[in-house]
Amino acid sequence: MNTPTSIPAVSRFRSFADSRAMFQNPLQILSKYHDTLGDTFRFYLGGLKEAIVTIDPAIVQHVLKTNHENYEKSDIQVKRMGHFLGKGLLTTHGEAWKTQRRLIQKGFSPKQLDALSTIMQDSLTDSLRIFDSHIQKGPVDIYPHMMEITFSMVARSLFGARLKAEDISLVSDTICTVQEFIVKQTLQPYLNPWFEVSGELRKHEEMRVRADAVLMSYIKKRRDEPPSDDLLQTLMDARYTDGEGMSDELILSESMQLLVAGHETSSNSLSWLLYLLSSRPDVLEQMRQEFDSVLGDRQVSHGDVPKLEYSTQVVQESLRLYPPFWMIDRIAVADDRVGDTVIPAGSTVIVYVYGAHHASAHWQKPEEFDAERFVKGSDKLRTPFTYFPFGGGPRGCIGLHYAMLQILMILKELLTKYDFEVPPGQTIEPRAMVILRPKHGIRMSFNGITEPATCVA
Ligand code: HEM
Repeated sequence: MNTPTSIPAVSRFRSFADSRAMFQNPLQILSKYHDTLGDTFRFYLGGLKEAIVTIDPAIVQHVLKTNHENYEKSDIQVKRMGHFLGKGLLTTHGEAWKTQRRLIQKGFSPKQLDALSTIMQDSLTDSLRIFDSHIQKGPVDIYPHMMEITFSMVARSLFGARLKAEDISLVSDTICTVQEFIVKQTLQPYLNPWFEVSGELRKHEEMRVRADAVLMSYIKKRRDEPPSDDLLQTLMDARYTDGEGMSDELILSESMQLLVAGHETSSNSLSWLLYLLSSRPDVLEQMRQEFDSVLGDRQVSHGDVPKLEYSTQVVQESLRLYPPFWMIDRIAVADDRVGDTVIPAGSTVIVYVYGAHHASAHWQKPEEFDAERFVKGSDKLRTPFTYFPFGGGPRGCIGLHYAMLQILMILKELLTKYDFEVPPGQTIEPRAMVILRPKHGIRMSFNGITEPATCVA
């Protein structure tokens, strides 16, 4: 074994001096540190808590995959989210997580995704009716619209086609408000005692209780109804090795966690995709041709995804430029070593996804949009763990195939129904919170595509 090298560090003073800028724009600060210190460096979060940041593919692979058992999810996911979301895939470790993951994975099998395609498409048709009425009035910020479309889709995939629109709104509003509160609790921990005495914490807990009650009523009702094709059924039918099923409470918290994980990621991807496409008529045209030749008037179903090769490349390239999870954080349980890099127990390790996706060592002209990077077979030529929008290793995204189906399904409808453009005079830039969002939204105008008139002889 080589002698360990120390990881280059940003001083505590510099980290503290940069902490405000880091809160405003972590991508800019982390990329600046990367340019001067290299692929792996240490800095102090808020000038206080030491963290190791890395885009080194060997270390990323080690942390997320090879020795993943030594790296647990961070406090924000386990403690803060666990407080509101209970126990589930996002908030557990070890054997409990492994068992749940095995059971829930069945809900994302190819057969199940085929069955879900119909529910997803019906939900999309309903959402597009609302979207259409908004875009008639002029340019819209696409971000909240993509949120509405993806949230309804995931909610109906979970609870079935009969989930009422007003219940979807209540649960969606609750999740958004609670998520914002969790971010506040995490970024301004000194305010937590105030949140308790001022009643802020209780207000959010009560919202959650109301949303729980709504979803629980669907779970209880389903116990007396015939089986369905949705994810709720998968959760209800799942059996542990002793033959027991999940309790209603566990089904509820797993459903909530799938809703949280499954809507904001896809809605962000779609917002960035539409933005990128608005300045690339050539790419747009090629996608439209592919949708037309593969599907004609048909809608996208799971079996079509492998045939939509070019459109998939476009989605992959957009996820490279704007990965919704711009970083993945972990805590090292025991002392560890990767090559000659030593990672002491208790270290926070930040896998800097955005940095890896924009590294000039791995991507030519990394800031340019170029879907050809993902041409079929290119993954074999790439160094592993230089591209990982869905994470990697056993805790990688369980909803990857669902997400690709969802995004392509929505794109097909939007691209074949509308022409769209970004009116000038906007500043469009990412804001890295938990998810990489458009900081000021993205206003776009949509015009219905009129079918070419057919000549009736
Ligand atoms: C473009 C869309 C999506 C992206 C980019 C994405 C990305 C990710 C990433 C990077 C992780 C790993 C996080 C970590 O290691 O800490 C993850 C985990 C997860 N994702 Fe996704 N995701 C997407 C869509 C979805 C959808 C649609 C669902 C469900 C319907 C979903 C459910 C989950 C769950 C439950 C986990 C936790 C898995 C576990 O810990 O075992 N995701 N996702």
